[in-house]
Amino acid sequence: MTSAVSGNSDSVPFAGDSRWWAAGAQVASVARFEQVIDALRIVQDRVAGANPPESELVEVAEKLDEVSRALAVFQVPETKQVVGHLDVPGRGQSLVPAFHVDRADGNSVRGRVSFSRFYLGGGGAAHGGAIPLVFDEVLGRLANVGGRIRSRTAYLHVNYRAITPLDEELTLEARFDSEEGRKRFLSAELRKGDVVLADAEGLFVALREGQP
Ligand SMILES: CCCCCCCCCCCCCCCC(=O)SCCNC(=O)CCNC(=O)[C@H](O)C(C)(C)COP(=O)(O)OP(=O)(O)OC[C@H]1O[C@@H](n2cnc3c(N)ncnc32)[C@H](O)[C@@H]1OP(=O)(O)O
Repeated sequence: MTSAVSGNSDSVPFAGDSRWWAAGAQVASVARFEQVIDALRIVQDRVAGANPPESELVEVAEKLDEVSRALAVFQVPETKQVVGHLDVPGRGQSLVPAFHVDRADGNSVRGRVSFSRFYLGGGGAAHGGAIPLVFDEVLGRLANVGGRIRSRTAYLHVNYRAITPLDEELTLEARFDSEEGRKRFLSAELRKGDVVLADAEGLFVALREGQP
């Protein structure tokens, strides 16, 4: 039996995690797909942190090759894709650290995020590109919830105030600041306790009809 990946409930801000996606795609089992993504995230972390002997590397490469061959026959077009559309924290998208929503309405959201080994930049700090990924994800979603016409990021300005440690629970708070015609201005902070690690300000432009 298959089930819908997510409903079309854009008006429910951050419900579950990503229900405002009008996916329409079906998935055999949301729980099983989530299990696959969780395992993939762990593989990403283990590969990033590993330095095994050659014999082990040969075996690991063969196993990974086996997994990719198993999935090759099930490739689908974007309209039927599951990754990015799952109604679970992180949307099943292993590129972006999962954002766990604690509180949300149409104009603000607060939640938790953690950068695992996969997101290491250097010197124990998260990669400088991983932080905008999370800001774009959260601000992009907030810009589009509440039945608003879909928008795309026009710019995202990030200030790095202090290094972002790995494997620690951090809080992220974002808000919809203002709107001028098609332009939506949003901002956010990433914190460890009371310390601001990074903040961001983004412009999201509502798409015109037919605009990709
Ligand atoms: C389909 C929906 C997707 C999302 C729904 C579901 C998402 C599910 C999940 C996930 C969460 C992740 C969400 C991430 C969201 C992305 O990351 S989207 C991907 C990254 N962004 C892009 O690829 C955007 C590429 N750029 C573009 O497509 C176009 O440049 C834009 C942004 C749509 C704007 O173009 P346009 O519609 O032709 O607008 P344009 O008339 O040039 O400008 C309108 C106004 O904005 C101003 N403006 C435009 N760009 C700028 C700028 N860079 N600086 C200053 N002002 C600007 C203009 O000056 C103008 O101002 P006014 O004259 O009206 O005062």
